[in-house]
Order: sequence, then structure tokens, then C-alpha cells
Amino acid sequence: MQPALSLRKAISIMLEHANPIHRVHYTHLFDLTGKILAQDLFCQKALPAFDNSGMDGYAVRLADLGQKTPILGTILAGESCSVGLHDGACYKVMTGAPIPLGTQAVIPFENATLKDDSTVLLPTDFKEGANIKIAGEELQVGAPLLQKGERLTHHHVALLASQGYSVLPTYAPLRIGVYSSGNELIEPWESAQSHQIYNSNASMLFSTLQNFGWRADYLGVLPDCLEGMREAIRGFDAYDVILTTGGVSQGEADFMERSLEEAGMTTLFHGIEVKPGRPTMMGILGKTTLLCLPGNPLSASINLHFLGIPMLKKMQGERRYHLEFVYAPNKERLILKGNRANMVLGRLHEGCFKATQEGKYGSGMLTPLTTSNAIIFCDKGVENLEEGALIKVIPYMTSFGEEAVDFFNI
Ligand SMILES: Nc1nc2c(c(=O)[nH]1)N[C@H]1C(S)=C(S)[C@@H](COP(=O)(O)OP(=O)(O)OC[C@H]3O[C@@H](n4cnc5c(N)ncnc54)[C@H](O)[C@@H]3O)O[C@H]1N2
Ligand code: MOO
Repeated sequence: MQPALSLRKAISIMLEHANPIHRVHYTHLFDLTGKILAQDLFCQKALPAFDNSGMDGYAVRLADLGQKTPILGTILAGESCSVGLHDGACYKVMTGAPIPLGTQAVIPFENATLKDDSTVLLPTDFKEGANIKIAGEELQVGAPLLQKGERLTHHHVALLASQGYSVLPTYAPLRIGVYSSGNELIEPWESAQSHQIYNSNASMLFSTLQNFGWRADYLGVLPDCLEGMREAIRGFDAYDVILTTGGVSQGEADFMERSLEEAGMTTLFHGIEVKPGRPTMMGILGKTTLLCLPGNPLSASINLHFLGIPMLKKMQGERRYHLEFVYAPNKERLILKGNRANMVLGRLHEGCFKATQEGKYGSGMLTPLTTSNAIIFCDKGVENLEEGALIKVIPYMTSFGEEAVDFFNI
């Protein structure tokens, strides 16, 4: 194993080497949610597209306020409008209908008094421009709409539809392969004997990736022997990313690094000064990026979440791959060993962060993950977080930003 790196350094090496995969797919509007846009887009239909009415009412000139005014006609949404408006007349216009050129305000029906079918008494006072939506007031043709790398949400999809886009280039999903390792593992759909344990890491990986919009191939359990490893490694090149758990510490059956290096992997780091996650390893083998997580379930999950997900987001071509945080007061004093950085699970509740089990849980556990909803990163050297101290907290399903922020508590 290489000398352990600081967590900050490991994050920066990880991001430096997480190269975006630029394969493009064309995707229909109805399938765009969660996809990453592969092209900068500009406004091609102004918003609003034409001057139109914001209310069902009368399109008027201000000179006619307080007057009985003849109604020259009705304009419905969906009709085209080529008439102009002059003092001494008005038109009925419906919400979304184009308004006659020269309209100075739209007076809602309920603010005027209809005298007969063709005459209306207008109120005495009304603001110029009221209830008129002006062409291009939100977006003008040619204005930037969305940037390449945007992860599209339902709101983006609505914006794209408003522009008449129906098929758009998106980055093809990363090809991700997931392996577990360890002869003690039995799949949950099999029957474990007393000395065996069920494989929880593969499901955790699969499920976490699914949460973030990826679908991985689960490739099974890597054997704890060199020959078996060599055989498996030959299939890695079908994937952009291989994620593994286990077999990366100092055990006599921990063959991961040795067999991968023998196959030609460049090790970017192996060993991080962080708890949990010390043996985490990252490397590049041909065109495949490898992130080898510790076997301990809690370590694997946290390191996948907070190291692996930003890596995958960057490789997927997303613009926003930096973890974001919120500030919250620390509910209870927290004592830490400051000999390495710490990632501490906890709950954000009613605006405060409370460390799970006072930070005293093991890397092999699962239940602290299920009772937590957030995490804090504390730099090496931080031994004490006082009650009430304002700290940086990262929710599990954090948002990601375009700029790196310092989420460490120092
Ligand atoms: N002499 C040393 N021993 C250990 C060190 C060290 O630095 N020196 N590091 C410790 C730390 S920290 C961790 S974390 C673990 C990680 O070791 P490995 O990545 O090699 O993982 P394994 O030994 O294969 O497994 C550890 C633990 O997790 C269980 N496990 C593994 N895979 C799964 C799975 N898919 N589902 C559920 N549970 C799994 C496995 O049975 C072990 O109990 O090493 C320490 N040791
Ligand atoms: O660093 Mo290990 O992941 O603590 O248990």
C-alpha cells in the first residue's frame, strides 16, 4: 500500500482523473429527466412568444379609463391578432390571447361594468402595462437557455418543451461494473452457513447508483486468489468504471492491488488518512477507472457516496459534481480522534446536526447508515466540535455545485 494521502488530496486526485466520457445519445423529451445535456442550448422561441394578456378582460387605452367604451371584438387564445387599438375603443381578450397593438393595459372583467353587449364602463384608475405579458420579457431569442452538463429535471424538461425541442443530445450513461470480493460472501438469494455472511455491499452499491440515476452491471464476487482475479480483470475493459468492495487492506487474501497492478493498473492512490475508508484505492487500467472501496459496509457506503458519486458525476459529463453543504448548529459536543480526517454520520433534524451514537459506531456496521441522513467531514487535527458550534453538514442526498467549496470543518 502507498503512504496514506490526506482526504483533501485524495478528492483532488480523484477529480483530476475523473475524465468525462463523451458518448452522446439522442433522447426524447419524455425520457430526459435525470439525463445529462450534451450541448449548450439557446432560446429559440421568445418567452413569452408574443405580447399577450395575463387575464380574461378588456384590452384598453388609458385615455378611456372612467369612460363607457365600445367593445370592437373578442380575441381568444390561439387566434392571431392583426388589429390595432386606438383611443375610444377596447377589445375583449382572454388569458394568453395576443393583444391588439397599442394596448396599454388589460382590465379584468370583474373590474369593469358591462353596460350592454358592446359597451363597457371602465374603472377610473389602472396602471399602465397591467396584465400585459410582453414578448421576450422572460427570455429573448438567442439568450442562453441551458448549459452542457446540466442534469435535467422536470423543470428543465418543461423549459425545453416551451422551445419546441423534442429530441436532444445527452451523454450516454456510464458503463459501470460492480464487483464484491471475499470468500465469506453469499448472495442474499442463496443460503448462508454459519461462517458465511450475506453480501450487502453489492446491493448497497447498486441501489446507491440507482438513486443517482445509474444502472450498473453486477458482476459477482471476485475470488480471493490471484488466478481468479486475473480472469476477472480481463473483462474490466468493457466498462468505463469498475467499483469493487473488499480486499484492499493488508489481509493475506487481499489481492486487489497486486493483481490489478500486474495487469497494468496505474494506482492513483491507495490509502487515505480518513476514518472510515482508510484502504480506499483508485486507479486507471486502460480506459477503465477503478474505485476500490473497503469491504466494511459502512466504510464502503460512505466512501461511495462522498468520493465515488462526485467521481461518477464528473465522468458522466455533469457540470455540478462538487458536494454542497448547509450550515447547522451542532446539537451535542462531539469528541474525535484527530489523527486522521473523520467522516461522521448524523441526523439533520429541526435545523441541527446530531452525530449518530456520538460518533461511536464501527466501520462494519449497517444500522448507523439507516438511522442517519447526513454526514460531516472533519479535517485531520479536529478533536472537538462544541455543542452549538455552527458546522458544515452534507445531507445524504446533497445537491452538487459547479464550484468546489470547502466543506471541511476546520
Ligand atoms: N492489518 C490491517 N488490517 C486492516 C486494515 C489495515 O490498515 N491494516 N484496515 C482495516 C480497515 S480500516 C478496513 S475498512 C478493512 C477493509 O478491508 P478490506 O477492504 O480488505 O475488506 P475485507 O477484508 O474484504 O472485508 C472487511 C470486512 O467487511 C466484510 N465485507 C466485505 N465485503 C462485504 C460485502 N460485500 N458485504 C458485506 N460485508 C462485507 C468482511 O466480511 C469483513 O468483515 O480492513 C481493516 N483491516
Ligand atoms: O477505514 Mo476502515 O474503513 O475504518 O473501517
